[in-house]
Amino acid sequence: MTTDSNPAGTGTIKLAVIPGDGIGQEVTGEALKVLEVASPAGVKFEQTRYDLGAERYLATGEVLPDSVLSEIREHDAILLGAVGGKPNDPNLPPGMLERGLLLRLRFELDHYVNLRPSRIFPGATSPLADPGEVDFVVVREGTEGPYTGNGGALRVGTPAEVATEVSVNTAFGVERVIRDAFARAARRPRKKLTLVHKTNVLTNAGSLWWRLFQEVATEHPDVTTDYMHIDAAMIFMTTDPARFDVIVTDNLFGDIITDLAAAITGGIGLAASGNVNPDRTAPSMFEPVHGSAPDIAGQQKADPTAAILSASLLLDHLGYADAAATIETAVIEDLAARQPGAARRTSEVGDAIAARVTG
Ligand SMILES: NC(=O)C1=CN([C@@H]2O[C@H](COP(=O)(O)OP(=O)(O)OC[C@H]3O[C@@H](n4cnc5c(N)ncnc54)[C@H](O)[C@@H]3O)[C@@H](O)[C@H]2O)C=CC1
Ligand SMILES: CC(C)CC(=O)C(=O)O
Ligand SMILES: [Mg+2]
Repeated sequence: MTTDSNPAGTGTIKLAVIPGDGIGQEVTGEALKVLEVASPAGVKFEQTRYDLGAERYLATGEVLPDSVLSEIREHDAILLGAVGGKPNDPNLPPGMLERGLLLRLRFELDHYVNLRPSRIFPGATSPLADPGEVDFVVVREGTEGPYTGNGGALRVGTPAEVATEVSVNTAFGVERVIRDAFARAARRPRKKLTLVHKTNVLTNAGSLWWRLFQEVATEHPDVTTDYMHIDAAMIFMTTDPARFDVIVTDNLFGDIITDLAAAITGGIGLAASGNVNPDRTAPSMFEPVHGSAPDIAGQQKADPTAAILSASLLLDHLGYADAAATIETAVIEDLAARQPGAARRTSEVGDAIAARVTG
């Protein structure tokens, strides 16, 4: 247990837990282990576990029944592992879980800020020779872009097939995520916000993003602004990642950027995220950036650190900043103590971090 100097409240936190598929189940167990010992004094977690994912779909045909969604809505926060099977698994219709479960939760619960911090923690190893002080956060739009399922296919299976995935960008949706990103940048020491897009080619969406970015910038003279096309941004992310502070971008670009960001900051097993509803009209959802990793599932090979750091983001979101920081410190200590080449089981990593939290 930790004390918290500024708790949002005491009593019971209603937590919906969706372990999901593959390593999602393994890493969620470890995140819960750590959450349990890090919980602030006077606060109890009341967990409801939802067995949503591939197994349930294959057994029952259910992905996310409306009644379950309504129940999940009644929680204070959601902890999710990962969903999905092997890429292009013939037993699972494409996107059935990714769209039907994960994106449906993000859209229905209005998780318009997909928050993905990237930092090279002391003790973590970057594959870059000289990365510098890397500490940035990607604010990825979470409810629009090409992930809305807008599109279709004609003449499927014929040589004349045409497939479209339309990127949806509304002024409402773009402005609110840009506003959130400016506010976050303004609270950070460097106060710098980079818009990443492809305004030179995706001219309709790009124009909307650029105009709203410039408009909101006038309200934040303290924030330095920058713009990069997505392709050039990927150059700088591998040659000079320390230049980034806050990045705001659309759903697809943000998805891709954050896997690269994970790779350069110590690996996908360390990358945490929050699907945040800043207006608090529904529970926010915290999950590692990675997927269900079918290639290592069930082998206790997954690094649960990303899930554990996601639990820290969850506590921070609920107002328990001290408890969140305790988890982060325990992770940093664990990273520093890691022996290169010495593989630990998923549960051993969770145990070690939990032990450091308990002190
Ligand atoms: N948020 C979610 O639920 C997400 C779900 N997915 C789904 O997950 C499934 C697998 O997708 P992939 O593209 O293979 O991405 P993935 O992130 O599951 O795996 C990519 C690579 O990273 C490794 N990896 C991932 N997490 C790790 C961890 N914690 N420790 C050590 N190694 C780790 C995997 O072993 C694999 O080699 C698909 O069905 C995909 O749709 C993918 C991304 C996010
Ligand atoms: C599986 C996708 C829907 C999501 C994804 O890859 C992500 O959010 O990082
Ligand atoms: Mg992704």
